[in-house]
Amino acid sequence: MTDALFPAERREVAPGAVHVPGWLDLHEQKDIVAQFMCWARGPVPIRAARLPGGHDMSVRTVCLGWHWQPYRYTREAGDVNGVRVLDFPDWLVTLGQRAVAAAFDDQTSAAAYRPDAALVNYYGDTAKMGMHQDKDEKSDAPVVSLSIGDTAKFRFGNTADRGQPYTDLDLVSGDLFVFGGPSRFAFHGVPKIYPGTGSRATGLASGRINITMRVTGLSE
Ligand SMILES: O=C(O)CCC(=O)C(=O)O
Ligand SMILES: [Fe+2]
Repeated sequence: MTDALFPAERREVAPGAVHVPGWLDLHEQKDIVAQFMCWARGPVPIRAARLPGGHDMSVRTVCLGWHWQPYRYTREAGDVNGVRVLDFPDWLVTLGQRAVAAAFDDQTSAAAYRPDAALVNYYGDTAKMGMHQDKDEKSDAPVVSLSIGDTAKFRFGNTADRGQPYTDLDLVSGDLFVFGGPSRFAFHGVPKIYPGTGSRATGLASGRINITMRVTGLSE
């Protein structure tokens, strides 16, 4: 049970990788869903990124701050419409700092955290994401992940390869997951979404939103 009297338990899944269930309240989730609807429209509309092999990802992504395409960051979305992506909003920097503070119980690293890129992913019922590392950033600052909508099966592994050891956990609407330190470059993925498990009270009728905030370490 997660409410003010019974705050969510943090769980360290691997060194530097922390799951905080129920971290976003319903009001925050609703705000993010409303923002997502705007971001998805543009100026760079949400799209499935094309992998170098020619396949499109099953997840659709819209970016803030820097545009990501496999496997680099640019300010303009050359693979979509050539337009510059939206700025990374100040409120999301603040939320990222609060997330780092909540995950690591460390106000100093939280205050120093300055995410400048967000990948905002939308998963339909059958979307998934294969095991990968987030390694296009030139910084080892933590990645902050927020989930809203349908529950996802999330697989968090090791830094050596896609295989064992890994931990499977459910990311439920409102959950926070932060990975930094020795787990910053760990392989992870989303093998499955559980359709229909999200509450419509968030404003999301179906599917799942996941936001990952990153520090690119890039300058203009
Ligand atoms: O959807 C998730 O929980 C993870 C997303 C992810 O790993 C990514 O965008 O790089
Ligand atoms: Fe990732």
